[in-house]
Amino acid sequence: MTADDRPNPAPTPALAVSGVSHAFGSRKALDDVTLDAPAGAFTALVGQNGAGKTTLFSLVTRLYDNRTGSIRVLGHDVRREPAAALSQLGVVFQARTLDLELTVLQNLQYHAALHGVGPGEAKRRGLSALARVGLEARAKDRVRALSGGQMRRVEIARALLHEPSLLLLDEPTTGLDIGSRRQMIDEVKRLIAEDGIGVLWATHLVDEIEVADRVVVLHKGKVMATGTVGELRARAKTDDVGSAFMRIVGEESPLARVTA
Ligand SMILES: Nc1ncnc2c1ncn2[C@@H]1O[C@H](COP(=O)(O)OP(=O)(O)OP(=O)(O)O)[C@@H](O)[C@H]1O
Repeated sequence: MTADDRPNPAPTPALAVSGVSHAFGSRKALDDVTLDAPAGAFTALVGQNGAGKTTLFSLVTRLYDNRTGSIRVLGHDVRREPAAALSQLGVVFQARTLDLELTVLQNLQYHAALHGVGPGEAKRRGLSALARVGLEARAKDRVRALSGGQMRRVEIARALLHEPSLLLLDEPTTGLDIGSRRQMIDEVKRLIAEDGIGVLWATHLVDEIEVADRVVVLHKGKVMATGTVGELRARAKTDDVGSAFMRIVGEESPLARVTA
């Protein structure tokens, strides 16, 4: 067999989680979770409140130590090679963490400085990241003057400063109106198309998912299904996305829909 005849090896996923469990005292928040987020693609991590989404993100980012299983970012095990793994990771947490009194660019420069980037390079990277989320014109404005959606986009720009290969977003549209939600999803999908970044988007809102999206359904700490929305609808034998998730997790109440 020549090198050309060999089948292509499977590409390294942006995120690979295998056999991970986590408990808070006697409460099991994650139970033998295995999932992945392919490089250069959008994956939605869908689950009701308390499903374990934030706990999973806390393990990937090393806020908690994973004592079981393995978590790899671009092939780097977060326990054994934390620096290599975390350097490939950008995160937007559920809670907003911008300094409202600083300007947009100052927030980004401050963050870059914490990562050891010098002032000139921090400014260059900050402006470039703002351009990627369409906010370069707001660089000198105080964050306080921005809308909720714009603040979220600044947080995405901040997460992109070190050019990660995997972006984790934990319920990033919380508190945004429907228009801003849609705009943010489109923005992130554009980043995937342009930069080839892998995205794991945690949400409890079925309306944020499109038919072609790849989803992982998490429920009470367990992965219940993985596939495209179309596949999950076929499996649940219903065209209604909310009903499909309800059947897959075996619950009466469907996942929330956007009402704002
Ligand atoms: N620090 C903690 N101490 C004790 N229990 C916790 C802690 N953090 C989470 N839990 C519990 O772990 C389970 C999973 O919570 P987690 O926050 O990961 O879910 P989630 O899917 O992110 O939900 P939400 O969308 O409400 O944030 C829940 O039962 C929650 O009460």
